Amino acid sequence: MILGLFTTITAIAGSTHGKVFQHLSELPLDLMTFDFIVSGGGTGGSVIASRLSENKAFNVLLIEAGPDTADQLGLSIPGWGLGKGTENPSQFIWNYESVPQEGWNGRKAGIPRGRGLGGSSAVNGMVYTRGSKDDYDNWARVTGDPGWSWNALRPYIRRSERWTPPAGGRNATGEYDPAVHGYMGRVETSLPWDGHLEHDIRTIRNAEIQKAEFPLVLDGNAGRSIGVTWMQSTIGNGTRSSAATAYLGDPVRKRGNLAILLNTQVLRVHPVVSSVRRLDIRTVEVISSDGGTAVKFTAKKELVLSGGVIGTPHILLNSGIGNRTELESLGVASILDLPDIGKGITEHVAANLVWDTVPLNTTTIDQDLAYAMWQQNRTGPLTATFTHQILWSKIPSSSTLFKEWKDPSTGTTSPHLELPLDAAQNAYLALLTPYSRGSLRLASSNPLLPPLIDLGLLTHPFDMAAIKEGVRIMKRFYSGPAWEGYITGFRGPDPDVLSNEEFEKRIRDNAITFYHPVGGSAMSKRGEKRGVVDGELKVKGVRGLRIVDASVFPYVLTAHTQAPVYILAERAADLILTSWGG
Ligand SMILES: Cc1cc2nc3c(=O)[nH]c(=O)nc-3n(C[C@H](O)[C@H](O)[C@H](O)COP(=O)(O)OP(=O)(O)OC[C@H]3O[C@@H](n4cnc5c(N)ncnc54)[C@H](O)[C@@H]3O)c2cc1C
Repeated sequence: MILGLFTTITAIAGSTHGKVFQHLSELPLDLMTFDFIVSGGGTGGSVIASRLSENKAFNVLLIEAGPDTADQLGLSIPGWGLGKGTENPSQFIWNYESVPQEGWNGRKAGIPRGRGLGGSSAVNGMVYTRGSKDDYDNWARVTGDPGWSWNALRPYIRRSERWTPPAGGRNATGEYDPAVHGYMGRVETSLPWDGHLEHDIRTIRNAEIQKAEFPLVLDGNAGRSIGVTWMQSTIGNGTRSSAATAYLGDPVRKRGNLAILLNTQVLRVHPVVSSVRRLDIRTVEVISSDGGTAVKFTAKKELVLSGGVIGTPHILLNSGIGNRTELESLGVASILDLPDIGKGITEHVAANLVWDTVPLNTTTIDQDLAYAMWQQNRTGPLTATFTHQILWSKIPSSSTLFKEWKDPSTGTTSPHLELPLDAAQNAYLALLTPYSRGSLRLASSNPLLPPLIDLGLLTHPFDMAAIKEGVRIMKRFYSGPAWEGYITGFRGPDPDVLSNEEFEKRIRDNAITFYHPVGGSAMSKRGEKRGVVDGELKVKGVRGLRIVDASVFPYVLTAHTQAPVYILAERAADLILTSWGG
């Protein structure tokens, strides 16, 4: 691979837009001009490329490191996921790993990210949760831009969503609020295909008995989820709805003003003219994912980075944008000192809790029959993922915890904890509001080597204390008459039985993450030194460069993170179009 050799393209108009190019060599380099270049065809990048190319006046190039995902049966069938029915599954995943985590007794955390059109939305667990009103209202405070508040974002929430009936068309009245959904948007969402199972029925009964603490909430996506909610997924007609299928379907791919370049990795970004006082960064340096010569493309108007929480900070650091001292110590020439790049990464950490139950009547799914059902009418067990209900819980403000630490929650509508209610025998309690922060830095000056990622999991004492409090809350949930004849005991780890030391060891030895890392290019107020992008998602101190992906989140929301990326990207597309009179 010859990284030193470039072909520089300041492209001119041509007739070859409107194609999906499988390889860099297929792109007719001398025939193309792009107003916008989007780097990373994942959740955020697919939205941006799709929305910008709705305007026929703009030519758009979308560059994605991985392959197409639309034709992969395994990725389409919710019950299969990555594996069965997927060609060479590893090609669809960046299999990152953290450095040894001090708060996990030295264990490393797996950090998978989607690689391919649709990015993580094409490989994720399809849970559809938007987060709380306060999560977004706080974005507005952090950026000084009221356009990021929940109320201002409502049109973008609706624009991103297309609510559909559950697979098979069962009546789901009472399990969601029709008033809070979008019906004309892009990403299909729905409730599970089958009706209420025993655990669901007991939860509903429990909600009557323990109404004050664990009420049944009609719709967890109405801005306040605290209580038990029905699980909504990015599934339509029994099939995964990803950013690729929702935003880059056939009619979009046929647009004459959109080119999609697959299997091509962005290495760095570069200033267009190095001598101007304010950096004008609109050039990307790319290489085919199978090697070869590096090539540069320059956007006429803007370059949008959508490489995700790892990809985007990694590209910026490789480009010499980041902490100057750290970069120069690795031999990377600094072009802009932006110390917060790669800093402040947050992730949902989850503790494994085990309850004993009576032997449950579980029927083994006949996989051939299930596949036949899916093929015939897109219904049956393969249309579903893993749970029907989620418990969202708030640690009471009277808790002694908040005498020692300021409550990190964004407000009264934000829960602190989440317990997906699929299997009490092997449950995972997630802390949604961690104080711990991680970071990402370069391992070397070679842009093809993965960065060093430290998620900082369980390094802040609040997080362990909050999990301890959370376990007590969950013990209360699974107690009382609704669970008689079902739950027979709590196997722990139980903070009321174990010593502090034993409890913490059990948590640190067995914790997992929910695959929701965010941050590393956080948004903040324009003019504020802290942060990486302003409220318009423009990189500070630079012209021509924006970031649209989960790396701009200033903290992890009280939600699984794909819906927030869709919401962010829908507004970002509007901001970009407005800047250019589109
Ligand atoms: C296994 C898994 C399960 C998850 N489950 C859920 C869930 O059930 N519900 C939920 O809400 N969220 C879930 N998430 C999280 C959610 O999917 C992500 O937070 C969200 O999709 C991230 O969107 P993004 O645009 O920031 O990044 P991504 O969607 O990851 O997109 C980044 C894209 O950029 C590309 N890219 C990166 N670097 C480069 C480069 N140098 N050159 C070119 N292209 C590059 C990548 O290949 C990728 O396509 C899950 C994530 C994973 C990985």
